[in-house]
Amino acid sequence: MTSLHLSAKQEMVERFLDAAARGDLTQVSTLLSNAASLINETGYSGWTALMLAARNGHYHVVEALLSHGCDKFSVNSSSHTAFDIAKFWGHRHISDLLGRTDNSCQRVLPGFDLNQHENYFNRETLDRLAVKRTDKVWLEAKQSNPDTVYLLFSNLSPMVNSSQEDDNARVETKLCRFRYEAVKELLQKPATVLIFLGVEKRKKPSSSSSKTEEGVQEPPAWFAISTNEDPAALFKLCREKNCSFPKLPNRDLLKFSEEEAGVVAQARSTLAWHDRYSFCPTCGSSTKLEEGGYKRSCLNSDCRSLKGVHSTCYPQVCPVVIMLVIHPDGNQCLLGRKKIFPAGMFSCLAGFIEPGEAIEEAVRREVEEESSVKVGPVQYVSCQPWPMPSNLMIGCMAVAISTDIKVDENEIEEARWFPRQQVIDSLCRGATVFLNPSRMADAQQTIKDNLYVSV
Ligand SMILES: NC(=O)C1=CN([C@@H]2O[C@H](COP(=O)(O)OP(=O)(O)OC[C@H]3O[C@@H](n4cnc5c(N)ncnc54)[C@H](OP(=O)(O)O)[C@@H]3O)[C@@H](O)[C@H]2O)C=CC1
Ligand SMILES: [Mg+2]
Ligand SMILES: [Mg+2]
Ligand SMILES: [Mg+2]
Ligand SMILES: [Zn+2]
Repeated sequence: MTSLHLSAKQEMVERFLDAAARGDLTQVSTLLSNAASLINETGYSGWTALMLAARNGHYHVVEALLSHGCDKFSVNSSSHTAFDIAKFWGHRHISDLLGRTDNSCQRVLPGFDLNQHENYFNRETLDRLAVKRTDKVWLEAKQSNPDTVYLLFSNLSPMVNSSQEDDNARVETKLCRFRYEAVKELLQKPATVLIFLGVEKRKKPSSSSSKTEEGVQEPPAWFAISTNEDPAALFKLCREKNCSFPKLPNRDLLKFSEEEAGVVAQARSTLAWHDRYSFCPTCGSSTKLEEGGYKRSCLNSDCRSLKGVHSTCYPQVCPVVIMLVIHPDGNQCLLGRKKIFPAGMFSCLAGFIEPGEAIEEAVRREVEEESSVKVGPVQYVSCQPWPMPSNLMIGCMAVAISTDIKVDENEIEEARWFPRQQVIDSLCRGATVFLNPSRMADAQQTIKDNLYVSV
């Protein structure tokens, strides 16, 4: 191809990207009918036409590009998809469109809502690569690899760097990341617990990725270290200032970016399990750490925990139901407040699932126990890992079949039926009728999904 050809093509790509960014549907369609190959072309920083249209809120252009078969999963140089971009810029109608699952899946599961709900703590930025947990040689090589990222935990808190982000005094919390050289002495200490978290999910390998013997580039691996060393000594390992180990998990763990929150959830819950299960729960003997930190086996060879299904050897997760109960009139929902909630805060009712209990039954039992309200149909909505220390919050919607409220005062201070509009005003328009649960909690997502969207 001559340089003239190249520049003509480049000019066409630029016109196409510009039309998508401006929302000029006619020009986008004309250019595509002349040159279909434009569809996935990229411009500055790897942005496609779909990303530009998503960024600027041009729904019809996004729709047209999708109907022409563009690649909605491609990422720009910051590893963001068009979906991420639409979500970040608050174009919810576009992120819903981009998040919609293909029709072929809808044909297999007709009648199902296949949209993935993304909650805080849900985003998996690492590929856990469980298959490598038993490969000791590979794990050891990764540990000393200069690209490998280490996170430091003390008392189940990650070391973070907090900076004042803007004039509104919004504090942004970032995980402190360490390299092997900084932590190699810590790794030798007997009390150190090391967990392999996975490798970075990356479609396009970067120049920083290490090469295997065959020359294939591998993305960096991530590990979490739990240590009981003096925090003051640990801060010296970090090049950044303003480092700390936050003390209030329910508040401080909700200040990360969505990318980092998912990693924190994985690491903290696994470390919390090590912290609480240092000895064998069956016979009390010492245990040994295996499989990249995902298994603790009893050292007593006669122990029952080593026979049959030895589930105590693996990290435990506690399932919790959290439910938005709708009044039979369809226009009110049941919210309650615990004594420990800040003044004025109401939330969905929640409770631990008991052994041998189905999700629907747990919803009915917990609602009746806490409020005396009887519940009929129950539907699963979405879930959220909640690493305080290792719950899985299972968000449901339920329809009440009785309405009189009598609270169990041991668990709930007050419960009330709230009109739909009052909840919507509070959640979405900043009205100060009552406080809501944290915007990061599944409770808020469940309320929003089921009240706001269906108005
Ligand atoms: N809107 C909400 O309410 C939200 C709740 N959560 C989380 O959901 C979880 C459950 O909600 P909650 O209302 O407290 O649950 P429950 O309504 O089941 O009540 C909890 C009480 O039951 C006992 N209990 C029974 N089984 C367990 C178990 N497996 N683990 C721990 N305690 C158990 C404990 O009593 P005792 O302590 O006396 O032993 C505990 O205080 C909590 O961890 C909470 O942090 C998260 C986000 C929002
Ligand atoms: Mg409860
Ligand atoms: Mg309860
Ligand atoms: Mg309970
Ligand atoms: Zn044992």
